[in-house]
Amino acid sequence: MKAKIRILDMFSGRYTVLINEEDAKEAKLHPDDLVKIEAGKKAVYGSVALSNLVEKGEVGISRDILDLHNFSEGETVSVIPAGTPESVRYIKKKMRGEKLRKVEIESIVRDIVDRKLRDIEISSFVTALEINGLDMDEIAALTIAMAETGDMLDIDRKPIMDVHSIGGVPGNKTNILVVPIVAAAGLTIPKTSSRAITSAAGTADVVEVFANVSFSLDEIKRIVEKVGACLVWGGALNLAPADDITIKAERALSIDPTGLMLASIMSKKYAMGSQYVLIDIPTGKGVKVETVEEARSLARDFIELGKRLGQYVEVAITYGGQPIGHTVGPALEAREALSALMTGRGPGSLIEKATGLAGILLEMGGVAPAGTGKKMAKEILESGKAWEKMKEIIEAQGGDSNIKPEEIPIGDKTYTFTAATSGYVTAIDNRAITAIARAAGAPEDKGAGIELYVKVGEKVKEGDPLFTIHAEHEARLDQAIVLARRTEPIRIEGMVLQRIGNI
Ligand SMILES: O=P(O)(O)OC[C@H]1O[C@H](OP(=O)(O)O)[C@H](O)[C@@H]1O
Ligand SMILES: Nc1ncnc2[nH]cnc12
Repeated sequence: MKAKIRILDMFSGRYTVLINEEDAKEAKLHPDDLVKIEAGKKAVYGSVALSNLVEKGEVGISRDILDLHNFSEGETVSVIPAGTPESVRYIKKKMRGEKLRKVEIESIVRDIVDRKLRDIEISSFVTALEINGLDMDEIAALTIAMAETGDMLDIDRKPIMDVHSIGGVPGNKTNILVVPIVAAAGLTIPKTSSRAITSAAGTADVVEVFANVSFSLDEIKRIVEKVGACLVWGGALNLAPADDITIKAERALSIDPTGLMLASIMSKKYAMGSQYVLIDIPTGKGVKVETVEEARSLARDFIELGKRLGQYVEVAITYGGQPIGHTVGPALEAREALSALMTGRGPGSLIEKATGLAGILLEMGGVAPAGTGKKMAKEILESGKAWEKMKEIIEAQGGDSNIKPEEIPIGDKTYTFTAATSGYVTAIDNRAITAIARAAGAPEDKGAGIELYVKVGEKVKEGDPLFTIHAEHEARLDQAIVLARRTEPIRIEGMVLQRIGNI
């Protein structure tokens, strides 16, 4: 059918196409049918919704469709029923646990990017990957298809360094320190991050507290050519765009299937032109990888995938058995990261991890002799050079480089949990900490999160504060308190853990 475009002041996140009920009846269109909207060379796909908010002969499109193609108000378009895409068959094949061929993977990725696959089909794909996994041939095909369906960045500098954490550990603001340390040593490091996937704050959510993170490729090129680094959100770019679409489904389900994680991380690195990549695999109870054996096997996969893409990859298996530093949630983490950069001091776990990772990159990039990288990274941090570089990055990304970390607003609705008995902190439950911070509103509410006063191994007395929940809204705080009471996120025990009598 032919219709005139009406642009709706609505952002559905689902590419909604509103059709007048009478028109829909004549054209045999039903709610949620996939349709193609075409005008000349422009074509987009969207899901039908029926409404008399649009007149007969009109087709309403949500504003998110305009991000793909610039249709104008009143423009005449064809609305064509699109049927079920071929790639749905391949998703079902993976659901049955069968291996996918390269062309089948390419077809799925193409249809994700073209929005021919809707959220429900994309979630099914992600779930099928979580259950049945991918082998290395499939992962390599997925990575290349994801990169090649988007743009590529071409920065005229060498070497291009990069770092990426597989995430999962709460409070992981580490790369906000790593990037300026490495750039202060003269290396180029254009870092893209995702927003939170399973955690309460992805690196992009944290950086967004004090600088812009959404830039075009040209802007990133200018920033990196000027200051040697950036800390931006990968999702704002058309770099491996399927990655950001699948991340949406992963976030909703709070899962990060290993094969997809490898492909989505490495496709972005490939598209950014990164030549030397350091992957951080936090390992421990309650994170994505629980044992060192699993971490080693994943490390081999990253290195093998890097080889297939022509990249030199190293992996750091890091301690992820409890949160990094003392804060969880975007604004609280921004305070902690900036203050560590500013003073050169901070929680041991954060400083150790950041200088350890930065040190490896300094050695990989050839600016520190083997075995001296960490020491050099520490000197750069403690001398204030990393903070000077960070100020340049903040300024280049439109933030205020005179920022005072302690003035960053945090949620003012608070509740502090105290120790019910004296003893030692024997465990901090990563999953519970993340769930509580998310219940409090993180990452969407930037000020929401958790401030931790104790770490594993520390001695506490009855009544000592253990952690404070911050929220921006009372209702969110209440939800987080209920969850915290149910989950016991910090375990305190005496030195005698159990007494067992005659059995
Ligand atoms: O912890 P969750 O949310 O699962 O993982 C997502 C986080 O992990 C990675 O961190 P980085 O950008 O390498 O610092 C991603 O970019 C993102 O910030
Ligand atoms: N699936 C993913 N995509 C991008 N970055 C990630 N970091 C951790 N998991 C990721």
